Amino acid sequence: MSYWVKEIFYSLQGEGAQAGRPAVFCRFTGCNLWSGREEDRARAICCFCDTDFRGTDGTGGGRYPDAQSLVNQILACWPTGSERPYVVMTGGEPLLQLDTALIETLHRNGCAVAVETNGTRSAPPGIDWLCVSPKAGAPWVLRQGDELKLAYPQIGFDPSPLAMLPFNMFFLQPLDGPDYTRNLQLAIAYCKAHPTWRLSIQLHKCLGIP
Ligand SMILES: C[S@@+](CC[C@H](N)C(=O)[O-])C[C@H]1O[C@@H](n2cnc3c(N)ncnc32)[C@H](O)[C@@H]1O
Ligand SMILES: Nc1nc2[nH]cc(C(=O)O)c2c(=O)[nH]1
Ligand code: SF4
Ligand SMILES: [Mg+2]
Repeated sequence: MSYWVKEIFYSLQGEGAQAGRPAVFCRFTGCNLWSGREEDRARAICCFCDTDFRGTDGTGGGRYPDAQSLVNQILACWPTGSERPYVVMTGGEPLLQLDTALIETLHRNGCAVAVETNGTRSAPPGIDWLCVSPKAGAPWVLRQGDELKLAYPQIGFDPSPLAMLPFNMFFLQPLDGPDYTRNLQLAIAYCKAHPTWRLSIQLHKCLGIP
């Protein structure tokens, strides 16, 4: 099976419980909740996306014919002779493409595998860190994992019942966009009133790194 990749880059995880951790990001092309075209945004199921995931034109992007060729490119981004490579699979929606062969190849090459997903598709076994970020109006299949990270606020998506689900950590991530200042204040207030929830600020945006 081949893999379509927008870009591969080395940065710090900016979000959630692993914020600050060096990671190689593999951003897959395509998503099932938005085409990625601005003219489709208003009628997309997920209409607040902050990411360009169309095509294969980013650094390290392309069509990789097999798992080993993609893993080689990922490994080339990690500093040699150091800590176990920490690889974040994102997109777009990574679970449209991430399969057992790719996870096994990453593990065989010594990597730990983290996934950022919208939770609409089931996940192959073996993921080391699963972050689920459900979207209002989309089917929600993956209801357990390491962290639940809700972009907040979303109309019709009250966080309180979600805190009963079997996740280890719960984050609200203020929706970036024209109302960011207000959304940040709402998220701070919600976390203070419901301490199960922690604030996830998108550290990479504050730092000006990818
Ligand atoms: C670009 S998505 C890619 C992974 C997957 N499709 C998903 O939605 O989880 C990565 C993370 O960014 C979050 N996100 C996307 N747009 C955002 C925005 N405008 N403000 C805050 N978080 C956003 C998503 O909720 C998700 O947690
Ligand atoms: N630094 C950094 N951290 C991230 N965590 C999740 C990201 C994503 O786009 O999925 C992301 C990203 O794009 N950059
Ligand atoms: S599900 Fe994720 S990648 Fe897809 S449009 Fe929404 S935030 Fe962007
Ligand atoms: Mg991002």
